[in-house]
Amino acid sequence: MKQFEANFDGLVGPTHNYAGLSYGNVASLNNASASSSPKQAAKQGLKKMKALADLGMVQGVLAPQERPDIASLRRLGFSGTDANVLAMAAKQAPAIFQACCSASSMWTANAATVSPSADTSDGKIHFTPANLTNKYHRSLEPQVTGKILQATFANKEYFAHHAHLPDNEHFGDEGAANHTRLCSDYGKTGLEMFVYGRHAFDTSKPAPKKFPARQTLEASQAVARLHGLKDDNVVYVQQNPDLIDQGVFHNDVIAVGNQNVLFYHEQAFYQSSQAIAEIKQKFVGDDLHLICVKTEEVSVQDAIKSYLFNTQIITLANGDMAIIAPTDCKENSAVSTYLTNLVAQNTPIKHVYYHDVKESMRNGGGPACLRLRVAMTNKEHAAVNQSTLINDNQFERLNTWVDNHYRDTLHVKDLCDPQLLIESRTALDELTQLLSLGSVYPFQQ
Ligand SMILES: NCCC[C@H](NC(=O)CCC(=O)O)C(=O)O
Repeated sequence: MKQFEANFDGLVGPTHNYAGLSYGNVASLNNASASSSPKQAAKQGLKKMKALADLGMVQGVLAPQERPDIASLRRLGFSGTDANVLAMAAKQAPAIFQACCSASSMWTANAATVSPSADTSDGKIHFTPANLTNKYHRSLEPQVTGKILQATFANKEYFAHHAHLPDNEHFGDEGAANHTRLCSDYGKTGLEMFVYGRHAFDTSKPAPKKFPARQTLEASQAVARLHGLKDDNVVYVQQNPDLIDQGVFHNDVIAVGNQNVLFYHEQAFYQSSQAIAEIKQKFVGDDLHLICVKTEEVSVQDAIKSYLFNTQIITLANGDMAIIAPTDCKENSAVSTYLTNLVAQNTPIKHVYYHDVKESMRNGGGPACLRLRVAMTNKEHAAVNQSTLINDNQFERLNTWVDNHYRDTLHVKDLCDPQLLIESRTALDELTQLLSLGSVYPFQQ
């Protein structure tokens, strides 16, 4: 049976802004308080989705979350009318207030970890929403993410949904951004590679010194257990702690894989040669391509600035692979030279397509952060909520929806405008109808 990989991109929400919320994520900190364009951000994202659909890929969309998050603010004691809650929180606790306004659910690589049916013990596709405990603004996502995933992948015959892991730093889980699946074919059992930043229950093990390690080994192991993965088909690799301290806050900032290709920086992993040996040993197939980028070719700083590894590697219908890269890679001379040379080498990667996702990049989110991968069969594809799949019509509808509801510019000081809350809820209410999601938001309960 034909198997392929679908990408589900996060639709950027109407409150997209730069609040400098992610300590350890250099772009987020550097752009704190810059003004943003929610409309452009959403359109850049939709354009990338449409381009992948036009390449013949199955492309889906995941709805954004309700922000400002009034329910979370009320939980913290802000009260009165919704307008009062906004005004009181913005005045008394501006940092907490800004966290409750983030459109960070757009980065759906952090929405969940997904294991395809070829790997799981019950033959279903498994989803575990990421708890994102390390950052308060992101820890507000998993409940609604779970609802959106269940409304998108509703058919219980094919899809299994787990609760997110305990909301505690010991089980800090950042989802697919730290998870890569290597396989010779999407339909064959793959090797699921979990990359973690630290051991939560063993402090004698190495860990970063400056910036936080968001993902723990114990969280990765729990997800593998929940999904019914076999030990032989799983590898746990520690991220190089020095790189976390340089700003590599997720593994997908320094490595990316697709099918039989692992594309990574030589400094990406702690005890790299051991990790690579285990990957080679456990990979099922004999055609593994390990593309290791040396520091003298691309420095870690250039990789972080350009997001060379936060690219999507996709398999086209003719079997060639293509890299979907941010335009920032073209603008960096070392990286663009590297990519031009790469497609001329003897690897499956034959094309590079550049996309402008700068609104997201300024918060540290590249093309790969914006998508959640779901490898599936034709039957599973048919069982997906079809309104969430991008075709010409759905693209047009969503683009018009953005035009109708999104602001051209937004500044952090605009976030307490009660009108923005009304605009955002009106937009999301309409979106749940466009995407046939039912009631997934607190304001709809
Ligand atoms: N996978 C990419 C995630 C980027 C995300 N940035 C943010 O949340 C920044 C938001 C802000 O600073 O306004 C993060 O760090 O988790």
